[in-house]
Amino acid sequence: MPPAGVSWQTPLHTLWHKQAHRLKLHRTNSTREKLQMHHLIKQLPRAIIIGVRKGGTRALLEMLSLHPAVVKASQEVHFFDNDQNYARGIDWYREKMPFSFPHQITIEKSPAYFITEEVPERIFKMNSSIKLLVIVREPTTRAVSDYTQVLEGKERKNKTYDKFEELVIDTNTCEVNTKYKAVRTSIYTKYLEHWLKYFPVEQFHVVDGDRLIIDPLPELKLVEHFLNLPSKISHYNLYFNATRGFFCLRYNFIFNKCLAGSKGRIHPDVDPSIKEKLQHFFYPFNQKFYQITGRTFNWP
Ligand SMILES: Nc1ncnc2c1ncn2[C@@H]1O[C@H](COP(=O)(O)OS(=O)(=O)O)[C@@H](OP(=O)(O)O)[C@H]1O
Repeated sequence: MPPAGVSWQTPLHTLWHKQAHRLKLHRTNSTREKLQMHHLIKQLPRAIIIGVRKGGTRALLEMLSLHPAVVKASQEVHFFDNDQNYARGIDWYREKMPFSFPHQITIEKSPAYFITEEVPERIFKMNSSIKLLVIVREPTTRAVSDYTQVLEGKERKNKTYDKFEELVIDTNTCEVNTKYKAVRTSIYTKYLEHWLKYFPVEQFHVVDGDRLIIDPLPELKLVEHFLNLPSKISHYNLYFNATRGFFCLRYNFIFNKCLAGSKGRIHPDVDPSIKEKLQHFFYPFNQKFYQITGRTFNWP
């Protein structure tokens, strides 16, 4: 019989992580040697989910890691966007990666990469042929999601925070406030154009974050294809959890996992006229984004 918590369907690499963790062997050099003997190594990512914040980056990473050839960095590493981390060097970054077999692809996600100016050049210096995943949502919804996260943080600290409507509109001009970060981050084309100074458009794959919420499998199939992976993630790996209101993950017939409660917050109601104003504002940027990426969305 397999040990408790483990089934025969558990991928081999998961078993190795569990075993190494249980024995705390990962702390010793000899473990590294042992793992290397079994061809387990730490590899730099061959694909990165570079953003966008609140686009569904966590769900995408977790869902992709259902694939037997994908291994994920569990935490956001913030190597390329954080000067202090970047100064620690590439070996520090590699060390943050999980053990994997040579044929597997390591993926990490740090949504701040997409909007941080220095990041494209730094990633290019590491690997100019890396694959880049960008998951986007309808820009106004993403901005509200971004706001909701900050609002929750303020409320936790018993602090007050302006209403969304007050932040997105410049009180002097009555126009959309482009200084507000939640607005700026949703101007996807602005950031993408900067990335395109370093990488050809073929190295990016745009994921529809709104569709990943309601019907994830077709989006995951597109990503598998982009990563040149055989199609392995199936509807057996995903099930809709009515209580949670989202798709959750099924690793095998024993392990099920939904994302943390911080994913899928209830958004505050937004004044429809403000919503419309924002949608009108984002419209030309969206058109440009569709034109560049070749992926069109039905955003208003
Ligand atoms: N399966 C599943 N379960 C839970 N949540 C899901 C799922 N798929 C996508 N999402 C959406 O992911 C949104 C959070 O996006 P990110 O993970 O990119 O957020 S973050 O930038 O890392 O904070 C989060 O946004 P909000 O709903 O606004 O909270 C979710 O709607």
